[in-house]
Amino acid sequence: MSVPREAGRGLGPVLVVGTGLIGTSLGLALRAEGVTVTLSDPSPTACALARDLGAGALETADDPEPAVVVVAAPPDVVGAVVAARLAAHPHAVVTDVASVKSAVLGDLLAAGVDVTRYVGSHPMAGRERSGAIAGRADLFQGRPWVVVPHEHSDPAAVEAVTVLATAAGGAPVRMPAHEHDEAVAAVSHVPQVAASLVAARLRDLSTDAVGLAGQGVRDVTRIAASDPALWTQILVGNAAAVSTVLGELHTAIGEVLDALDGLREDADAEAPGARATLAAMLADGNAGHARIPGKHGSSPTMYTTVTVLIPDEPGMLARLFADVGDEGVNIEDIRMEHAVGRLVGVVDLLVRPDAADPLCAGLLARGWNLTE
Ligand SMILES: NC(=O)C1=CN([C@@H]2O[C@H](COP(=O)(O)OP(=O)(O)OC[C@H]3O[C@@H](n4cnc5c(N)ncnc54)[C@H](O)[C@@H]3O)[C@@H](O)[C@H]2O)C=CC1
Ligand SMILES: O=C(O)C(=O)Cc1ccc(O)cc1
Repeated sequence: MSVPREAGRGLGPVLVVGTGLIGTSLGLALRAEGVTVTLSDPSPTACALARDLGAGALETADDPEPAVVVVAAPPDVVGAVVAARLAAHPHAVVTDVASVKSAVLGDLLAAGVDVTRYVGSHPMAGRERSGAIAGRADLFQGRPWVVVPHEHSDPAAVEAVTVLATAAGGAPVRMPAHEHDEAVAAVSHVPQVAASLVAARLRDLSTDAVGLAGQGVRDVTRIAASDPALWTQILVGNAAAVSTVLGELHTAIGEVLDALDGLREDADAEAPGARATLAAMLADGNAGHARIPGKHGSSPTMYTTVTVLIPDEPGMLARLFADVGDEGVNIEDIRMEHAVGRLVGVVDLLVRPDAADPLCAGLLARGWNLTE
Protein backbone atom coordinates (compact mmCIF):
# COMPACT_ATOMS: atom_id res chain seq x y z
CA MET A 1 0.00 0.00 0.00
CA SER A 2 1.43 3.41 -0.89
CA VAL A 3 1.08 6.35 1.46
CA PRO A 4 0.62 9.70 -0.34
CA ARG A 5 3.43 12.09 0.60
CA GLU A 6 4.00 15.83 0.43
CA ALA A 7 5.75 18.47 2.55
CA GLY A 8 6.23 18.13 6.33
CA ARG A 9 8.68 15.25 6.46
CA GLY A 10 6.92 13.31 3.71
CA LEU A 11 3.51 13.29 5.30
CA GLY A 12 0.34 13.71 3.19
CA PRO A 13 -2.83 15.48 4.38
CA VAL A 14 -3.83 14.54 7.93
CA LEU A 15 -7.40 14.55 9.24
CA VAL A 16 -7.67 14.96 13.03
CA VAL A 17 -10.95 13.62 14.45
CA GLY A 18 -11.50 14.96 17.97
CA THR A 19 -10.09 18.43 18.55
CA GLY A 20 -9.53 18.51 22.30
CA LEU A 21 -6.16 18.79 24.05
CA ILE A 22 -4.41 16.07 22.04
CA GLY A 23 -6.08 16.64 18.65
CA THR A 24 -5.44 20.39 18.78
CA SER A 25 -1.85 19.94 19.96
CA LEU A 26 -1.27 17.50 17.10
CA GLY A 27 -2.78 19.88 14.55
CA LEU A 28 -0.59 22.73 15.82
CA ALA A 29 2.56 20.56 15.74
CA LEU A 30 1.88 19.26 12.22
CA ARG A 31 0.92 22.70 10.85
CA ALA A 32 4.28 24.01 12.10
CA GLU A 33 5.93 21.33 9.94
CA GLY A 34 3.97 22.42 6.86
CA VAL A 35 1.57 19.44 6.90
CA THR A 36 -1.99 20.03 5.60
CA VAL A 37 -4.37 19.39 8.51
CA THR A 38 -8.17 19.22 8.53
CA LEU A 39 -10.26 19.00 11.68
CA SER A 40 -13.47 17.24 12.71
CA ASP A 41 -15.31 17.09 16.02
CA PRO A 42 -18.97 16.50 16.92
CA SER A 43 -18.73 19.69 18.99
CA PRO A 44 -18.77 22.56 16.46
CA THR A 45 -17.35 24.88 19.11
CA ALA A 46 -14.41 22.59 19.92
CA CYS A 47 -13.66 22.26 16.21
CA ALA A 48 -13.94 25.98 15.42
CA LEU A 49 -11.79 26.81 18.45
CA ALA A 50 -9.06 24.43 17.28
CA ARG A 51 -9.28 26.07 13.83
CA ASP A 52 -9.07 29.55 15.37
CA LEU A 53 -6.01 28.49 17.37
CA GLY A 54 -4.25 27.48 14.14
CA ALA A 55 -4.54 23.68 14.33
CA GLY A 56 -5.92 23.28 10.78
CA ALA A 57 -8.97 23.89 8.57
CA LEU A 58 -12.47 22.57 9.18
CA GLU A 59 -13.20 19.32 7.30
CA THR A 60 -15.34 19.81 4.17
CA ALA A 61 -16.76 17.45 1.57
CA ASP A 62 -14.33 18.86 -1.04
CA ASP A 63 -11.14 18.04 0.89
CA PRO A 64 -8.54 15.84 -0.80
CA GLU A 65 -8.51 12.35 0.69
CA PRO A 66 -6.39 12.27 3.86
CA ALA A 67 -3.26 10.12 3.90
CA VAL A 68 -3.62 9.60 7.63
CA VAL A 69 -6.65 9.96 9.91
CA VAL A 70 -5.90 10.45 13.61
CA VAL A 71 -8.74 9.73 16.02
CA ALA A 72 -8.20 11.80 19.19
CA ALA A 73 -11.61 11.19 20.78
CA PRO A 74 -12.44 9.91 24.30
CA PRO A 75 -11.33 6.25 24.70
CA ASP A 76 -14.82 4.72 24.92
CA VAL A 77 -15.81 5.90 21.42
CA VAL A 78 -12.44 5.40 19.70
CA GLY A 79 -13.21 1.90 18.32
CA ALA A 80 -16.46 3.05 16.68
CA VAL A 81 -14.90 6.25 15.29
CA VAL A 82 -11.89 4.35 13.87
CA ALA A 83 -14.26 1.84 12.20
CA ALA A 84 -16.32 4.67 10.67
CA ARG A 85 -13.21 6.46 9.38
CA LEU A 86 -11.71 3.25 7.89
CA ALA A 87 -14.95 2.89 5.93
CA ALA A 88 -15.18 6.59 4.96
CA HIS A 89 -11.54 6.89 3.76
CA PRO A 90 -10.75 3.66 1.93
CA HIS A 91 -7.15 4.63 1.10
CA ALA A 92 -6.14 6.27 4.37
CA VAL A 93 -4.12 4.88 7.24
CA VAL A 94 -6.14 5.32 10.44
CA THR A 95 -4.58 5.63 13.86
CA ASP A 96 -5.81 6.74 17.29
CA VAL A 97 -4.09 8.25 20.31
CA ALA A 98 -6.12 6.63 23.09
CA SER A 99 -4.30 5.90 26.33
CA VAL A 100 -5.29 2.20 26.17
CA LYS A 101 -4.57 0.01 23.16
CA SER A 102 -5.82 -3.63 23.53
CA ALA A 103 -9.43 -2.55 24.07
CA VAL A 104 -9.55 -0.50 20.84
CA LEU A 105 -8.07 -3.29 18.71
CA GLY A 106 -10.33 -5.82 20.47
CA ASP A 107 -13.43 -3.71 19.71
CA LEU A 108 -12.47 -3.48 16.02
CA LEU A 109 -11.78 -7.20 15.69
CA ALA A 110 -15.01 -8.08 17.53
CA ALA A 111 -16.92 -5.89 15.07
CA GLY A 112 -15.33 -7.77 12.16
CA VAL A 113 -13.54 -4.66 10.83
CA ASP A 114 -10.65 -5.14 8.37
CA VAL A 115 -7.81 -3.65 10.44
CA THR A 116 -5.06 -3.78 7.82
CA ARG A 117 -4.94 0.03 7.57
CA TYR A 118 -5.40 0.58 11.33
CA VAL A 119 -2.36 0.99 13.57
CA GLY A 120 -2.97 2.32 17.08
CA SER A 121 -0.64 4.76 18.76
CA HIS A 122 -0.22 6.68 22.03
CA PRO A 123 1.77 9.85 22.63
CA MET A 124 3.19 9.72 26.16
CA ALA A 125 2.57 13.40 26.65
CA GLY A 126 -0.39 15.23 27.99
CA ARG A 127 -1.60 17.73 30.47
CA GLU A 128 -3.97 17.72 33.41
CA ARG A 129 -6.23 20.07 31.40
CA SER A 130 -8.65 19.13 28.60
CA GLY A 131 -9.98 20.84 25.49
CA ALA A 132 -8.56 22.70 22.52
CA ILE A 133 -7.69 25.75 24.60
CA ALA A 134 -5.07 23.70 26.49
CA GLY A 135 -3.43 22.56 23.23
CA ARG A 136 0.26 23.26 22.67
CA ALA A 137 2.38 22.85 19.54
CA ASP A 138 5.34 21.54 21.55
CA LEU A 139 3.37 19.03 23.65
CA PHE A 140 4.93 15.97 22.00
CA GLN A 141 8.44 17.36 21.58
CA GLY A 142 10.96 14.67 22.51
CA ARG A 143 8.33 12.52 24.24
CA PRO A 144 7.87 8.80 23.54
CA TRP A 145 5.07 8.10 21.04
CA VAL A 146 4.10 4.42 21.13
CA VAL A 147 3.23 2.89 17.74
CA VAL A 148 1.30 -0.36 18.13
CA PRO A 149 1.60 -2.80 15.19
CA HIS A 150 -0.55 -5.94 15.28
CA GLU A 151 -0.65 -9.20 13.36
CA HIS A 152 -2.93 -7.82 10.61
CA SER A 153 -1.34 -4.38 10.16
CA ASP A 154 0.22 -3.41 6.83
CA PRO A 155 3.92 -2.49 7.35
CA ALA A 156 3.31 0.66 5.24
CA ALA A 157 0.60 1.71 7.70
CA VAL A 158 3.01 1.17 10.62
CA GLU A 159 5.56 3.31 8.78
CA ALA A 160 3.00 6.06 8.09
CA VAL A 161 2.09 6.29 11.79
CA THR A 162 5.78 6.36 12.68
CA VAL A 163 6.30 9.26 10.25
CA LEU A 164 3.29 11.05 11.81
CA ALA A 165 4.69 10.65 15.34
CA THR A 166 8.08 11.97 14.22
CA ALA A 167 6.54 14.92 12.36
CA ALA A 168 4.66 15.87 15.55
CA GLY A 169 8.00 15.98 17.40
CA GLY A 170 7.60 12.66 19.20
CA ALA A 171 10.09 9.81 19.56
CA PRO A 172 8.39 6.69 18.10
CA VAL A 173 8.63 3.43 20.07
CA ARG A 174 7.06 0.21 18.71
CA MET A 175 5.30 -2.08 21.16
CA PRO A 176 2.48 -4.68 20.97
CA ALA A 177 -0.82 -3.65 22.56
CA HIS A 178 -0.67 -5.89 25.64
CA GLU A 179 2.90 -4.82 26.41
CA HIS A 180 1.89 -1.15 26.05
CA ASP A 181 -1.09 -1.58 28.36
CA GLU A 182 0.98 -3.31 31.04
CA ALA A 183 3.68 -0.62 30.81
CA VAL A 184 1.29 2.34 31.03
CA ALA A 185 -0.52 0.71 33.95
CA ALA A 186 2.74 1.13 35.91
CA VAL A 187 4.04 4.42 34.51
CA SER A 188 0.81 6.36 34.00
CA HIS A 189 -2.44 4.79 35.20
CA VAL A 190 -1.47 3.68 38.73
CA PRO A 191 0.42 6.97 39.29
CA GLN A 192 -2.86 8.74 38.42
CA VAL A 193 -4.77 6.60 40.95
CA ALA A 194 -2.09 7.17 43.58
CA ALA A 195 -2.06 10.95 42.99
CA SER A 196 -5.85 11.10 43.21
CA LEU A 197 -5.94 9.02 46.40
CA VAL A 198 -3.25 11.13 48.09
CA ALA A 199 -4.91 14.39 46.99
CA ALA A 200 -8.30 13.16 48.22
CA ARG A 201 -6.81 12.98 51.75
CA LEU A 202 -6.34 16.79 51.57
CA ARG A 203 -9.96 17.56 50.73
CA ASP A 204 -11.24 17.87 54.29
CA LEU A 205 -8.08 19.29 55.88
CA SER A 206 -8.36 22.61 57.66
CA THR A 207 -7.18 25.68 55.76
CA ASP A 208 -4.31 26.02 58.24
CA ALA A 209 -3.16 22.44 57.66
CA VAL A 210 -3.38 22.57 53.86
CA GLY A 211 -1.58 25.93 53.98
CA LEU A 212 1.56 24.07 55.03
CA ALA A 213 1.70 22.27 51.67
CA GLY A 214 5.17 22.39 50.16
CA GLN A 215 6.72 21.20 46.93
CA GLY A 216 6.56 17.50 47.85
CA VAL A 217 2.79 17.29 47.99
CA ARG A 218 2.51 19.49 44.90
CA ASP A 219 4.81 17.10 42.97
CA VAL A 220 2.96 14.00 44.10
CA THR A 221 -0.54 15.38 43.39
CA ARG A 222 -0.07 17.45 40.20
CA ILE A 223 -1.96 14.99 38.00
CA ALA A 224 -4.79 14.71 40.55
CA ALA A 225 -6.19 17.78 38.71
CA SER A 226 -6.85 15.56 35.63
CA ASP A 227 -10.28 15.18 34.02
CA PRO A 228 -12.35 12.54 35.94
CA ALA A 229 -14.46 11.68 32.87
CA LEU A 230 -11.42 10.88 30.71
CA TRP A 231 -9.61 8.97 33.45
CA THR A 232 -12.62 6.86 34.38
CA GLN A 233 -12.63 5.67 30.76
CA ILE A 234 -8.88 5.02 30.81
CA LEU A 235 -9.11 2.95 34.01
CA VAL A 236 -12.11 1.01 32.69
CA GLY A 237 -10.27 0.35 29.43
CA ASN A 238 -7.13 -0.96 31.18
CA ALA A 239 -8.77 -2.50 34.25
CA ALA A 240 -6.87 -5.81 34.21
CA ALA A 241 -3.35 -4.34 33.95
CA VAL A 242 -4.13 -1.51 36.40
CA SER A 243 -5.59 -4.00 38.88
CA THR A 244 -2.39 -6.09 38.77
CA VAL A 245 -0.08 -3.14 39.52
CA LEU A 246 -2.48 -1.66 42.07
CA GLY A 247 -2.65 -5.08 43.77
CA GLU A 248 1.15 -4.99 44.21
CA LEU A 249 0.88 -1.48 45.61
CA HIS A 250 -1.88 -2.65 47.95
CA THR A 251 0.36 -5.42 49.30
CA ALA A 252 3.23 -2.96 49.81
CA ILE A 253 0.94 -0.50 51.60
CA GLY A 254 -0.22 -3.37 53.82
CA GLU A 255 3.37 -4.07 54.85
CA VAL A 256 4.01 -0.41 55.66
CA LEU A 257 0.77 -0.26 57.60
CA ASP A 258 1.69 -3.35 59.63
CA ALA A 259 5.06 -1.77 60.47
CA LEU A 260 3.48 1.52 61.53
CA ASP A 261 0.76 -0.22 63.52
CA GLY A 262 3.48 -2.22 65.27
CA LEU A 263 5.26 0.99 66.24
CA ARG A 264 2.02 2.58 67.39
CA GLU A 265 0.85 -0.35 69.49
CA ASP A 266 4.17 -1.28 71.04
CA ALA A 267 4.48 0.77 74.24
CA ASP A 268 8.28 0.83 73.92
CA ALA A 269 8.07 1.28 70.16
CA GLU A 270 10.37 -1.77 69.90
CA ALA A 271 8.44 -3.44 67.06
CA PRO A 272 11.22 -5.68 65.74
CA GLY A 273 11.60 -5.41 61.96
CA ALA A 274 9.35 -2.36 61.58
CA ARG A 275 12.19 0.05 60.95
CA ALA A 276 13.74 -2.28 58.38
CA THR A 277 10.39 -2.45 56.55
CA LEU A 278 10.13 1.34 56.41
CA ALA A 279 13.75 1.77 55.33
CA ALA A 280 13.41 -0.91 52.63
CA MET A 281 10.25 0.77 51.30
CA LEU A 282 12.06 4.11 51.03
CA ALA A 283 15.19 2.54 49.48
CA ASP A 284 13.06 0.67 46.93
CA GLY A 285 11.48 4.03 46.07
CA ASN A 286 14.94 5.53 45.53
CA ALA A 287 15.79 2.67 43.18
CA GLY A 288 12.56 3.02 41.20
CA HIS A 289 12.85 6.80 40.95
CA ALA A 290 16.42 6.52 39.67
CA ARG A 291 15.14 4.44 36.73
CA ILE A 292 12.95 7.25 35.33
CA PRO A 293 14.62 8.59 32.18
CA GLY A 294 15.71 12.23 32.09
CA LYS A 295 14.32 14.94 29.85
CA HIS A 296 13.76 13.86 26.20
CA GLY A 297 14.22 10.19 27.09
CA SER A 298 17.93 10.50 27.92
CA SER A 299 19.41 8.31 30.62
CA PRO A 300 18.51 9.30 34.19
CA THR A 301 20.45 12.37 35.30
CA MET A 302 20.57 13.74 38.81
CA TYR A 303 20.42 17.51 38.50
CA THR A 304 21.52 19.89 41.21
CA THR A 305 18.99 22.38 42.52
CA VAL A 306 19.91 26.05 42.86
CA THR A 307 17.19 27.83 44.85
CA VAL A 308 16.66 31.55 44.30
CA LEU A 309 14.31 33.87 46.20
CA ILE A 310 12.86 36.39 43.79
CA PRO A 311 10.81 39.49 44.62
CA ASP A 312 7.17 38.98 43.57
CA GLU A 313 7.35 41.75 40.94
CA PRO A 314 6.73 41.84 37.19
CA GLY A 315 9.73 40.90 35.05
CA MET A 316 11.84 39.33 37.83
CA LEU A 317 11.59 35.80 36.43
CA ALA A 318 12.61 36.99 32.97
CA ARG A 319 15.58 38.83 34.52
CA LEU A 320 16.64 35.71 36.42
CA PHE A 321 16.47 33.54 33.29
CA ALA A 322 18.44 36.13 31.32
CA ASP A 323 21.13 36.22 34.03
CA VAL A 324 21.36 32.40 34.10
CA GLY A 325 21.74 32.48 30.30
CA ASP A 326 24.45 35.14 30.57
CA GLU A 327 26.28 32.82 33.00
CA GLY A 328 26.28 30.24 30.18
CA VAL A 329 24.13 27.74 32.12
CA ASN A 330 21.28 25.66 30.66
CA ILE A 331 18.22 25.30 32.91
CA GLU A 332 17.21 21.61 32.71
CA ASP A 333 13.99 22.08 34.69
CA ILE A 334 12.37 24.60 37.03
CA ARG A 335 9.94 24.53 39.95
CA MET A 336 8.26 27.57 41.48
CA GLU A 337 6.21 28.31 44.55
CA HIS A 338 5.21 31.34 46.52
CA ALA A 339 6.58 31.65 50.03
CA VAL A 340 3.66 31.72 52.46
CA GLY A 341 3.04 35.19 53.90
CA ARG A 342 5.99 36.78 52.06
CA LEU A 343 6.12 38.81 48.87
CA VAL A 344 8.74 36.55 47.32
CA GLY A 345 8.71 33.58 45.02
CA VAL A 346 10.93 30.54 45.53
CA VAL A 347 12.43 29.32 42.26
CA ASP A 348 14.28 25.99 42.05
CA LEU A 349 16.58 25.92 39.03
CA LEU A 350 17.66 22.36 38.16
CA VAL A 351 21.05 22.42 36.45
CA ARG A 352 23.81 19.95 35.66
CA PRO A 353 25.87 19.27 38.82
CA ASP A 354 29.08 20.77 37.36
CA ALA A 355 27.25 24.03 36.57
CA ALA A 356 25.79 24.56 40.06
CA ASP A 357 28.73 26.15 41.90
CA PRO A 358 29.73 28.60 39.12
CA LEU A 359 26.04 29.52 38.71
CA CYS A 360 25.61 30.22 42.45
CA ALA A 361 28.71 32.44 42.43
CA GLY A 362 27.54 34.27 39.31
CA LEU A 363 24.01 34.84 40.63
CA LEU A 364 25.27 36.06 44.01
CA ALA A 365 27.58 38.51 42.21
CA ARG A 366 24.58 39.77 40.25
CA GLY A 367 22.71 40.46 43.51
CA TRP A 368 20.35 37.49 43.61
CA ASN A 369 19.29 36.06 46.97
CA LEU A 370 20.05 32.32 47.11
CA THR A 371 18.74 29.93 49.73
CA GLU A 372 19.29 26.27 50.66
N1 LIG B 1 -5.17 14.10 28.20
C1 LIG B 1 -3.99 13.54 28.07
O1 LIG B 1 -3.08 13.92 28.79
C2 LIG B 1 -3.80 12.47 27.04
C3 LIG B 1 -4.86 11.90 26.38
N2 LIG B 1 -4.65 10.92 25.44
C4 LIG B 1 -5.79 10.33 24.72
O2 LIG B 1 -6.20 11.27 23.76
C5 LIG B 1 -7.60 11.17 23.55
C6 LIG B 1 -8.21 12.56 23.67
O3 LIG B 1 -7.95 13.05 24.96
P1 LIG B 1 -7.96 14.64 25.25
O4 LIG B 1 -7.56 15.37 24.04
O5 LIG B 1 -7.23 14.82 26.51
O6 LIG B 1 -9.51 14.85 25.52
P2 LIG B 1 -10.37 16.20 25.38
O7 LIG B 1 -11.53 16.03 26.28
O8 LIG B 1 -9.50 17.39 25.54
O9 LIG B 1 -10.88 16.14 23.87
C7 LIG B 1 -11.69 15.12 23.36
C8 LIG B 1 -12.40 15.64 22.13
O10 LIG B 1 -13.07 14.55 21.50
C9 LIG B 1 -14.33 15.03 21.04
N3 LIG B 1 -15.24 13.90 20.86
C10 LIG B 1 -16.17 13.41 21.71
N4 LIG B 1 -16.83 12.39 21.12
C11 LIG B 1 -16.32 12.25 19.88
C12 LIG B 1 -16.61 11.40 18.78
N5 LIG B 1 -17.55 10.46 18.86
N6 LIG B 1 -15.91 11.56 17.64
C13 LIG B 1 -14.93 12.50 17.54
N7 LIG B 1 -14.62 13.34 18.55
C14 LIG B 1 -15.30 13.21 19.70
C15 LIG B 1 -14.77 16.01 22.10
O11 LIG B 1 -15.77 16.90 21.59
C16 LIG B 1 -13.46 16.71 22.45
O12 LIG B 1 -13.27 17.85 21.64
C17 LIG B 1 -8.13 10.18 24.57
O13 LIG B 1 -8.38 8.93 23.92
C18 LIG B 1 -7.01 10.06 25.57
O14 LIG B 1 -6.96 8.76 26.15
C19 LIG B 1 -3.39 10.51 25.08
C20 LIG B 1 -2.30 11.06 25.70
C21 LIG B 1 -2.41 12.05 26.74
O1 LIG C 1 0.93 14.98 32.77
C1 LIG C 1 1.66 14.00 32.72
O2 LIG C 1 2.70 13.91 33.36
C2 LIG C 1 1.30 12.84 31.84
O3 LIG C 1 1.99 11.87 31.84
C3 LIG C 1 0.09 13.02 30.99
C4 LIG C 1 -0.46 11.83 30.26
C5 LIG C 1 -1.78 11.51 30.49
C6 LIG C 1 -2.38 10.48 29.81
C7 LIG C 1 -1.67 9.75 28.89
O4 LIG C 1 -2.27 8.76 28.22
C8 LIG C 1 -0.35 10.06 28.62
C9 LIG C 1 0.26 11.11 29.32
